[in-house]
Amino acid sequence: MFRRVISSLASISPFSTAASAKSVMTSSPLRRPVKLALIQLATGSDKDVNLKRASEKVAEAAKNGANIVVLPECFNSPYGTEHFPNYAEPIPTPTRTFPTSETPSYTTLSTLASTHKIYLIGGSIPELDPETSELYNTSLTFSPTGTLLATHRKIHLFDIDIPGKIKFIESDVLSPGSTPTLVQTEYGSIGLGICYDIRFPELAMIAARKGAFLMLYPGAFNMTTGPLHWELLARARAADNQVYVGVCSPARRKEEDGEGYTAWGHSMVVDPNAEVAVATEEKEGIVEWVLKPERISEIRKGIPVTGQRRFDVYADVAVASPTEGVEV
Ligand SMILES: NC(=O)CC(=O)C(=O)O
Repeated sequence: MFRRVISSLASISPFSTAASAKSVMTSSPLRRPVKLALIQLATGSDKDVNLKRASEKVAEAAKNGANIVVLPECFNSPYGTEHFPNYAEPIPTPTRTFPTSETPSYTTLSTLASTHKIYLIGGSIPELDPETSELYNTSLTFSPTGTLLATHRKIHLFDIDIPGKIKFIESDVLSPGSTPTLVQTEYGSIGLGICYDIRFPELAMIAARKGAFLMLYPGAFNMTTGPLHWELLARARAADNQVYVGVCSPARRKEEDGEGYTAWGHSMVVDPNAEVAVATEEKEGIVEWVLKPERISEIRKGIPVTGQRRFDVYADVAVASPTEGVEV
C-alpha cells in the first residue's frame, strides 16, 4: 500500500521520481527565510488617495525588510458591486497596451515592486476586459523588477444571503476566473486566492500538491462572517496543507465614513502548524513575519500527513455530486 501511495504522489508532484517523493514528506518547499508583510490598508472612495496610501505603506514595509508584500482585496476602491464598474481598469499584456492614465493601479504596483525590489501581491482590483466588457475581481503579482508574474481572477464569486445580516451578490456584475494561480518566486512557489476562494479548500490543496510553501488570500470578510470564519479558514487551510497562510484585509471603515461594506480586518499570518503567528485587529497597520523553511519541515516531520495521503482513494473529490451546484 505504501508503495502505491508513493507512486501516485510522485505522479502528481513536481518531483519526478518515487525516490524524491519520499523527501516531499519532510523537506521544505521554502528555499530560504523570507519576510512577509501584509498591509491592512485604510481605503476610501478616492482611487488616487488609495494608490498614494498603498504606496506609502508598501514603502514602509519594504524599509522594514519585507521581501514579499501583500495588499488587501479591492485596495483601490470601496468593496461593493455598485462601485466595481467605476473603478475597473484594463490589464496590459505583451500584445495589448494602454496609456498609463488608463491603468493607474497596474502602473503603481509595477513601479512599487521595482522601486523597492520586492514581490508585490497587489491585493485585488476590479478589472475590465476590454475585449469582452466583462468585469473581474483580479489580483496582480509583480516581481522585484516590476514584471507582471501572475493575474489571478477570483474564481469563487461572493454570492451569499444571510437573512437580516448580509446579502452580497458579486456575480451581479462580476464574472468568475477559472484558473488556479501558482506564482514562482526565488523563495519557492506561492498559491493565490481572493477572499471567498479561501472557503474552497481545493485551491490550496492544488497549490500545496504542486509545492507551494505559502497560500495568500487578499480578502475582505465582514462583520458577520469575519468573527465566524476568517481565522478558522486561514488556520484550516494551513492545517490541511502544512503551509504558511496569509490573509490580508482592508482596515475597518470608520463610522464617520458613512454607509458601506465594513471589513472585519484582523489580517494575519498562520504558520504550517495552523497557529496564528502574528495578527492585527481592525485598524490600519502592517503585519510582518519571517517564514522559515525549518518550521515547515519540523511540522511535516511531526505529523507526516503530507506523505500519508491516499491519492488512490480521492478520485471523487473533483466530481460534483448530483446535488452540488444546484440552487437551494
Ligand atoms: N468578501 C468575500 O469574498 C468573502 C466573504 O466575506 C466571506 O466569505 O465571508
